[in-house]
Amino acid sequence: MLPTLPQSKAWWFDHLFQYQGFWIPSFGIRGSMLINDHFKPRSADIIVATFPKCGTTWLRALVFSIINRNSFDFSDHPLRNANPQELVLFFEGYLPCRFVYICRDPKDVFVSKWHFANKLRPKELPPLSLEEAFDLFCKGVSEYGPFWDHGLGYWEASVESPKKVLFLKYEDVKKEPLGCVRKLAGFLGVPFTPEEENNETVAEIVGLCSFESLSNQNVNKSQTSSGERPVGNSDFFRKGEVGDWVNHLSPKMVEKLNQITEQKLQGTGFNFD
Ligand SMILES: Nc1ncnc2c1ncn2[C@@H]1O[C@H](COP(=O)(O)OS(=O)(=O)O)[C@@H](OP(=O)(O)O)[C@H]1O
Repeated sequence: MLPTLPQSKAWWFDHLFQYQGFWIPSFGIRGSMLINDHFKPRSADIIVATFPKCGTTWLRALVFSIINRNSFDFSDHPLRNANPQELVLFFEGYLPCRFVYICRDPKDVFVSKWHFANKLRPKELPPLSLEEAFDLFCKGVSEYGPFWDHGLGYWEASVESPKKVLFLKYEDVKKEPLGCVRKLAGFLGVPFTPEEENNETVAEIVGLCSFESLSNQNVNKSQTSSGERPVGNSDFFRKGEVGDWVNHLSPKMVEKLNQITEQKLQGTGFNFD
């Protein structure tokens, strides 16, 4: 089927193919087909779904530590010995189970994705320039893009089915981590008990999953990858800040991205204000 699909240059894989409206690497298309044909979700399943660079690693760590909070000691926790990417599986698509989704200001997503792409690109390829990447991102052409359509799909699903889809924003989790972790636990069906509130379990989870804590675990300082991808655990931790785009984007780029975002999300109730 691949030769019949529109193709484009990828940021970090060989090619991207336009499949059901999104730009996806070939293994992602195979995965999506396998899920559609064979994956039988149970109603208790939780699926962590994100657009790349919106906070996947963070959300995986939070979901894992909330769900398993009675199984491990915070001082000797699996998150101290494994990258969060290895602890929770995730899938793309809409299935009859619960989803947690995290979105992020596209300006920060773009900057984060551009840095990541240049880490992952095969050595024989020239680095992807900021300008070229920007042009592609604005056209929606980047791994799993367009960014806006991806977010909008989950946003609409969360409005339609709030018990099935929880829509979080990276900026909100940064600003109010305790409130967001309580909301996440409630959505997952495991709200914090008064006793846990007294014991400051919420703060323990927020602390354990923070950028500072995770990026300083030895396992996450390593460059070696454990999976098929040529990516080191440390590559999932760059700055972990809101607004790093000011250091990379020109005023013109900012204006253009803001304009696209406004246009695409107009009237949907989904915004980054
Ligand atoms: N714990 C925690 N808290 C806050 N921020 C964090 C955390 N872990 C990772 N990060 C930052 O998230 C960005 C990577 O996004 P993803 O984890 O979605 O990447 S990936 O799609 O799974 O490859 C990337 O953002 P940038 O620093 O802006 O590049 C990471 O630094």
